[in-house]
Order: sequence, then C-alpha cells, then structure tokens
Amino acid sequence: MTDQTPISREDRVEKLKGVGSQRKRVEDARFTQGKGNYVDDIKMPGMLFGDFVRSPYAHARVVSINTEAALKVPGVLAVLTAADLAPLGLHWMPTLAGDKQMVLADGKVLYQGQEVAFVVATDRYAAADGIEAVEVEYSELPVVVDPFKALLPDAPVLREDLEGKMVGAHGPRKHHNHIFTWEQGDKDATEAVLAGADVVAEEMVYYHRTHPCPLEPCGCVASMDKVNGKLTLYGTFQAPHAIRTVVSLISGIEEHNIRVISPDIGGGFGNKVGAYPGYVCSVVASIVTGKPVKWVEDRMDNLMTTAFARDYWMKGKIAATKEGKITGLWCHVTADHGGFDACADPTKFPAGFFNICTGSYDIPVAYLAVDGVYTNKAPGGVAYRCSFRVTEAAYFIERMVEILAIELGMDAAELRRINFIKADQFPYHSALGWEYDSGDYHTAWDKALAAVDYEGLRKEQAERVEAFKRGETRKLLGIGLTHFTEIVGAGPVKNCDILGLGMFDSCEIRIHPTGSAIARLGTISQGQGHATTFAQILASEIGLPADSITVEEGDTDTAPYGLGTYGSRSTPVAGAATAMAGRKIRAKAQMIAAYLLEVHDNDLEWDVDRFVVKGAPERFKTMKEIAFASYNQAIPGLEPGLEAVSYYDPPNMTYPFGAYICVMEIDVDTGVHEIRQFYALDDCGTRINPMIIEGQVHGGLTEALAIAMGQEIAYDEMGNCKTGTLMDFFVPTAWETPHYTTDHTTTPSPHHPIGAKGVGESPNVGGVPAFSNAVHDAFRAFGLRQSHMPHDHWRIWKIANGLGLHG
Ligand code: PCD
Ligand SMILES: [Cu+]
Repeated sequence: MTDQTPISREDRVEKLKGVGSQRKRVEDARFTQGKGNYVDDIKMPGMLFGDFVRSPYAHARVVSINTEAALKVPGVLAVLTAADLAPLGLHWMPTLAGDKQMVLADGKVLYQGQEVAFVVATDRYAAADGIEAVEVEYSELPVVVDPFKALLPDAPVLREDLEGKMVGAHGPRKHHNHIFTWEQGDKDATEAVLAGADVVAEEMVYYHRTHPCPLEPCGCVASMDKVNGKLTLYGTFQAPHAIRTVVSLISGIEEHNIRVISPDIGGGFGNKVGAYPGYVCSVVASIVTGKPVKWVEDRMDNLMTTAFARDYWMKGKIAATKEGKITGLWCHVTADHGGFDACADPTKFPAGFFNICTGSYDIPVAYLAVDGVYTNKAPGGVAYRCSFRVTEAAYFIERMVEILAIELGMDAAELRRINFIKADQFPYHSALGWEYDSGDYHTAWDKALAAVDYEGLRKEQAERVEAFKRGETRKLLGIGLTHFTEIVGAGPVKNCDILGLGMFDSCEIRIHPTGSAIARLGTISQGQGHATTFAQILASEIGLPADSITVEEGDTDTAPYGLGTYGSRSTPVAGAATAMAGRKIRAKAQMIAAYLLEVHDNDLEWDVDRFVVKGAPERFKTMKEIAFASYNQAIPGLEPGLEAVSYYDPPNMTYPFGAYICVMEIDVDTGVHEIRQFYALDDCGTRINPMIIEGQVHGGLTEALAIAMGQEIAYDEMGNCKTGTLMDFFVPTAWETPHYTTDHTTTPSPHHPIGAKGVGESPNVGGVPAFSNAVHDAFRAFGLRQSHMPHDHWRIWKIANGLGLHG
C-alpha cells in the first residue's frame, strides 16, 4: 500500500478540506432532495399514534375526566390520564431546572394548552376524533399572566404542590409564586457607586416572550420491545444522552436497555433541549400497548406549549462620570417562567449566564439579582439561539448604554469606545464573575464604523432630522449600534452540570485500514452542519481528507456520552474533543511511522498529511499508509488498530464577540420600517468553515429581525395565547429579510485546542439589540428613551404618535 503521489504542499492542504476551507455542506445533498430522515418519516410495523387533550383554560381545576365515549371511537385503543400514570409515579417528571412538571394534569392545569389526557389510536386522525370525545369538566380559577401581579400577597396560589415549601431547587422562596432569587456581584459597593455618581441612567428594559418556532415541531417514536426489555426512542432531541438518562431515572428501565436516537432534526433552536410530556406518554403507551407509538406536535401545540424564550423584565441602573466612563451597573430581573421552571440552565445558574450583562465594557462594580416567578403561561424559557439568557443580557446592556448616551448627550459609538475592555486586559475578570478568554473590541469596532462610514451616516441623519422638521420628509433614519460579547461552550465541569451531569463533551474516532475514518460525537446537529465542520477539524489534525471522514451523532448506542447541542457549545466543547482525540491518533501514528522508517519518534515532524524524517524530506509515511500499517505491521507489542476517544472538559467558556450596525428608514406615518443596510462583524476565533459561519450569521440575524420587529407570544388577561398560529406569529420570509453584509476579525481562544469559539448564537445575541437600537435611534432626536419590543408597524406608529410627530 503506497501513496507517494508527489503533489505540492498547497495541493495536499487543499485536498484535506481542513480548518478554514469553504467546504460545501455534506448534509445538503439529502436535505435538498427530500431524502432527510426526520422523526415523522419513521414508520414501524403496527405503529400507533398518540395525541393530547389540552386544556382550553390557563388556570382551572380538573373536576373530572370521562374517557368512555372516546374509547368507543373507532381506532382509539387507550386514553391515559394522570390517574393511570400515578401508580407508576410518572404523572410528574423532573425538569432540567430542578423543578418538576406535570406529565398529565394532576388535579389542575396551569396554562392554556397543558396536556390533560393522551389518546392512543391507530392513526393521527383517529386520535384527533378520540380527543374530541374525551369529556373534561373544568372549574376555572383566577389567572395571573403578569409576573409582578403574581408576587402580590393575595395572588392565587399556582403551584399547590409546592405549598408551604419555602426552599426550592435554587434556595429560599419568598412567596408562593416565587421560584428563586439569584444574586451576583457586590450589592453594597454598587449602591455606593450609584449614590455618588455624576450621572445615573435608570430604565426598565423588557425582552418579550417569543418562540423559536422551528420548521419541524417536536415529536418522538417510542418502541418497547418487551421480549428483550429494550426501549428505543427516536425523537427531536438536542441532547439525546441526557434524555436517555432522564428516561432511565424516571422509568426505572436500566440505561443500557434504552437506545435514544435523534435522526435528522428540522431546526432545534433550543426548543428541543428539554423533556416534554409527549415523550413520557409515548413511552408509557408503548409499554401498555406493546406497539410502537408516535407523537408529533402540530404547529399550534409547538407554539403554545413548548419551550418559549425570554420574558425578562430587566430593571437597570448604570452610573458614569460626566466624561462617560461607566462606574457601576445594577440590575434586577423579574423572570417569568410560566407554570413550571423548565429552563435548561446549568444547575448553579438558574438565570443562565445572564451575569454576562456587563457586556463588552470594563465596569468596575456590578450587582445583579434575578427573581424567578411562576405565572399561568407555558413553561420553558430555554430557547432561541441562546439557551442561557445571553441574548437577554446583551439586549439589556446594549439598551442601557444607549440610554446612558442620551443622558450624557454623547455619541453612542464613542461612549462604547471609551468603555470597552482593552485588548491587553484579557484574560479579563468581570465584576459579575466571568473570566473572558480573549478579545479585541476596539479593532472590531473601528473596522465596523469605517465599513458603514459612521460619521457620514450621522451627518445624513442630522440633515434628515432638519428636513423632517421643515416638513420635507416623513422618514427618519435610525443607526442601530451593538457591540456584544457572548459566552458559550458550557462548560467546565467544575461549575456546569445539568441534573448532576457534568457538561463535558466527547468524540470517538476509528480509522479504517484504507485511510478513511468515522468520528462519533456526543453532540447532535439540527442543521448546523456538524458532519461538514467536525470532519474539517479532524482532517487538519490527522491528515486524512474531510471527504474520507464520516461524522455521526445522535445514537446513544454508538456515540460516546455527551451533553448535546445548544448554547453554541458543540464547537467549543465537542469540537475541542475532536481535536484532542485526533491528536491521540496522531501520537500513535507517529510511533508507527517511526517504527516503519526505522528512526526515533523525535526525528519525525508532522507535515499536513504525513510524518517526515527531519532533514530528509524524501523519507516519510503518509497517514494513509500508517493507517494500513496499524492493522498489520504495527510495532510488536503495540495494540493494532487506530482508535481514540476524548472526553473534553473545557478549562473555560469561550467569549465570541461582534460589532453590528443596522441602518433603518422609518416612515413616521405608517410605522413601516425598511432596513437599508445591515453590517455584521463576528469574531468567533479560528473559523472552521467560513461558508457555514456566514449561513449561521444570516439565519441568526433573520431570527433577530423576527424577534425585534414583530414576533411575540402574547397572552390576554385570561391567559389565552393570542399568537398560537402562523397567522398571528410573525416568521419573516425572503420578502422581509434584508441583505446582510458579513465581516470578521479573528481573535483565537487561548484555551481551545484549535482556538475556535462558538458562533451559532452570536447573530441573534447581537442582532436583536442592533435592530431595536436602530428604531430607538431614529426617534432619539425627538426624545424617545425606551420602548418595548417587538417593534411592529403598529408599535412604531404609536411611538411616533406618542412623540407628537403626527401633527
Ligand atoms: N469558529 C467556528 C464556530 C462554529 N463553526 C460552525 O458553525 C456551526 C455552529 O457552531 P456552534 O456555534 O458551536 O453551535 P452548535 O453548538 O453547533 O449549535 C448550537 C447553535 O446553533 C444555532 N444554529 C442553528 N442552525 C440551524 N441550521 N439550525 C438550528 O436549529 C440552529 N440552532 C441554533 C442554536 S439555538 Mo440554542 O439551542 O437556543 O442554545 S444554540 C444554537 C457548526 O457547524 C460549527 O462547526 C465554525 O465553522 N467555526
Ligand atoms: Cu447562549
């Protein structure tokens, strides 16, 4: 087996399609040809379909459930209620946040759409008929949808199961609807700074409730093989291993007898991290009927009941000198969690990494307190391109800085520049407890401002305001600035776990004799393109072409244990594991090469795809040759084969950052906006695949546009969800989506083996404040300070009206 083709070094690098290559996504062939394999594509012999009777009320007692008529509907085989699950101890399940959640209504319901009974039938249509026939008698209870009202002394008790329990999963509870208080930073020092400051800007910043609304809703297929005692569970899981562990813990089925498979997933966006009642009910139904049972939500189920995002009321105070140097930050958050605390934050972080809210600025002291509150809304709160509340934090600080600029009468770009953490301050210790690994904010900022001709824009804006005042135009110009700092890559096991599972991740590599390979990871792609990018990391590490490497994820029977994909953790954690496992392979390959070339290990050096004898470039062994040799003529006494596994516990998070600028025209009379320009500079350290990064940024920015400019999960006073369909819930199409200009700087992470940071979340984290700041900035000259998102046409019109701009 020889491979001596004398091609140039550049050709060899090119052939690998390693880190930095614009490799086309290997996944796309099957996705663009309709050959994906999603949960709903899974069909098994005799498979049944389960669906839920859901509560029409947001808060009610369940007086009785009569299933008799439903059981007579043709095709209906069983109807499960809490009473059926109770003897098995499965009528409640643990949430990833240390709370517990009803699987099926146990005596009462806490939000509209809550699961009340599970109808199992021969197909989806029979199940729907069965649902119609289940008779549920409810007795309505007073509803609370406002988290502030939920904390009033006489507010109705939502969680009767917790009555009298004044200590929860995250410490003391102050009120029957209170979940936790989470405090960070130095309260006294911060209050002292505020009291003595030249200027203090104070504001309530609300990040509304929204929903990631992935193309494919959540679903699963459970198949219990009673003969072998094996449960197979296919599902839209962003964390298949964690789901396996949870299913084992709550069902008592031993973990080796459970196989969880995440097939192709049609977008996750954090919506598919947690565990849903549908999973538990499908498993129970499969055990009861002895048949495979499928459950797949419809669009309304997904929007109304699964993991929403945000709903954070953030009260802020920011102090500064007259010259604009920020001296302190104070923040209190009232966090609306809905009926159950079903976030997916690491145990020690009940508000995720919200304590990144000092942002990109060198703020000497800060204090943060978050109060979690129960209301009559759907649970979740983990989702939407940031499972860990970083988007909320970035929105908060980027609004506070804008408001401070107004207060100081300063230019907001300049105010940021004065306060940025400087390049030589990294690793930087923030006042709220993080160690930022690396950054160069001034360089990024200057590049961004130059790219859009910031000064020119400000001049144009000033002229526009004058023209408006003279009655020559009805359009205003807004310049939305944002400099965000993300925190991704959860995370170091020393402070990050979910349900006691440390948040490491893993990669296992097996090299085949002919020089191709399979790598299996503990993460799972939902569209991000892991099969493309992780093969690139490996190609650069082990010198086999990416095209010769299969990347497989999502099957717990084959993949090594990992915590899954959310919080942009795959590249920082599993990507690092991939590089480390690759290095183990290379170390063994070096020994084999030395043996074959009859030199000492240290006499070899690595060159792209081969080991070369130092000073004798004509003597080398390619990785392909070494792979084959490892299966037959490896060193005597050394194990044959070429395999490695790495469980990677990152020493720190990674801190990607970016500078975004949105230029927006606003028609004062209609509230209609038009995005004239959107410039996005991202720094995610070493870039694995620039084309994938650009796609991630486009997608994330479009989701940011949706959130900032129209998307909302809204409730009326009765707790009715007013936006449960795509008629009411805004999802941007190509028509609303502007052209984006993407750019980058590269500041590698010093601790990640290849210097990469995450990027998937960044465009949403930075995009939302950029859009929102543009709206606010357009009206700054007319006295607007703060206005809540989403900035749909109606709300923009109302701003203009409120400022007296309609004459
Ligand atoms: N430096 C760098 C970084 C990165 N990258 C790439 O990019 C991507 C991404 O990554 P990241 O950042 O690491 O992330 P991940 O982990 O993988 O993922 C996650 C994310 O991702 C994003 N994106 C996306 N896309 C798609 N298509 N789909 C989806 O679903 C999604 N989701 C979203 C979300 S929401 Mo959460 O869950 O809320 O937390 S979080 C999230 C991949 O492929 C990678 O590899 C590169 O290349 N380079
Ligand atoms: Cu995040």
